[in-house]
Amino acid sequence: MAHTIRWGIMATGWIAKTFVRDLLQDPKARDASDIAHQIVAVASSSSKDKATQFISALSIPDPCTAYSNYEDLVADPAIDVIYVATPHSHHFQNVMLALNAGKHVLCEKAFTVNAAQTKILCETAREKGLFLMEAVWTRYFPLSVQVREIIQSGEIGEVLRTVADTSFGDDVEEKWGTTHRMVNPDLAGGALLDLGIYSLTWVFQTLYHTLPKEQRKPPTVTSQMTPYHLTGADESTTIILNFPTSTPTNAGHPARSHGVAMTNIRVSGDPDEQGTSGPNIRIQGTKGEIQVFGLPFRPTRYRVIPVKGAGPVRDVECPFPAGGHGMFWEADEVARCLRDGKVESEGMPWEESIVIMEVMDEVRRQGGLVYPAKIESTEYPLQL
Ligand SMILES: NC(=O)C1=CN([C@@H]2O[C@H](COP(=O)(O)OP(=O)(O)OC[C@H]3O[C@@H](n4cnc5c(N)ncnc54)[C@H](OP(=O)(O)O)[C@@H]3O)[C@@H](O)[C@H]2O)C=CC1
Ligand SMILES: O=C1OC[C@@H](O)[C@H](O)[C@H]1O
Repeated sequence: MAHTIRWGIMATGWIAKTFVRDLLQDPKARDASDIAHQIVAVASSSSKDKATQFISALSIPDPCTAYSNYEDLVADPAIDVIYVATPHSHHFQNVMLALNAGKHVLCEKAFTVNAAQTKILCETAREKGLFLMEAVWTRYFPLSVQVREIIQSGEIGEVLRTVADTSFGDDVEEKWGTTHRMVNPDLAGGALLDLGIYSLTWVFQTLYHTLPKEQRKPPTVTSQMTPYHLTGADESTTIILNFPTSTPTNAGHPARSHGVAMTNIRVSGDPDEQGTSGPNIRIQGTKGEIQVFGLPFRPTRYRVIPVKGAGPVRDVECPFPAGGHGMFWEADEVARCLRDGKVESEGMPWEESIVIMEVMDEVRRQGGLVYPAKIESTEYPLQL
């Protein structure tokens, strides 16, 4: 018998639509028969009409209630878990609202504006015994799971460097202007929090998450940032992360692994969108390398290259079942965690979300990117 969870959707923007389309897919298309999803309510902070239109445009089956505000949504007793799909600036206030109403939460990336806010959310969820997860969907792709398993099997030896690039070649002024959440500091916009987090995801899931828990140590950080001239949010950020590891590679010399996390919204990591420029992610070990192709948030294939003489190159395609976007895998994880009474997911633990937020805080400190005090605040409730 499938364990069914009942979702409430907070906001009606682009990603909310994409997530709901995936939730509505038959889990059997991805060989999942132990869990199921129902969408029982949608709220728009703009108007009830917007929520009603969202429900009808996406053909969400009855019963699904439309709300004109987020307060009514979180008070609905029919909901198990709230999916927060608002801009970064609003995550802290919105997640606190849901947790205080006794609801489990899946919150879009970047989790919050800063690490202090993330820590409070995790502490609140812990105190209330509620599930909370940052929606870093890519971590739940079969491709990511396989890459982590290959690393943990030792096939490419000790991984000492990961390079990841999440970059769009946009005409920034033309495409994003000054008010879009991508570049708007009032909404905690900028390449780092929106896209750089995926480069950091690849660095962390290959150099940190794959280690035994007691060996996971926060990295030191060196970075550069280029502000977008019209808003001051970053349009380009490059980070070097230096992870201490406890395994000596040469007698007497402690190994260090390096991550290079890049993001840019003006130059592309894949200009012809054919992969001609090579992989966006390279995971380099002492016995070989894994290359990951496609945009780092939604990669489509990987290649394992053993060192010379150690075996053949292996190419693995990772298709998306039934044309889905790929967000159902993280939703399935939420369902399984709720079924099993867990408050956090092993794939994206609170501790790791906090360390990644701390890295982004430090990068912003080095780059001089400060957001408005209101959205950096840890005060709750606060009208934004
Ligand atoms: N996992 C992924 O692949 C992706 C994740 N994201 C993440 O999802 C979140 C939302 O992004 P996206 O859907 O693209 O953004 P949109 O601008 O398309 O939607 C955001 C929604 O948030 C609500 N909202 C509440 N307050 C505000 C406000 N002050 N200004 C603007 N919107 C507000 C609005 O819904 P309403 O009026 O109905 O309340 C709005 O439609 C971000 O955290 C982003 O990083 C985004 C794209 C892809
Ligand atoms: O999370 C994301 O992934 C897809 C991108 O298009 C989007 O800007 C970003 O928010």
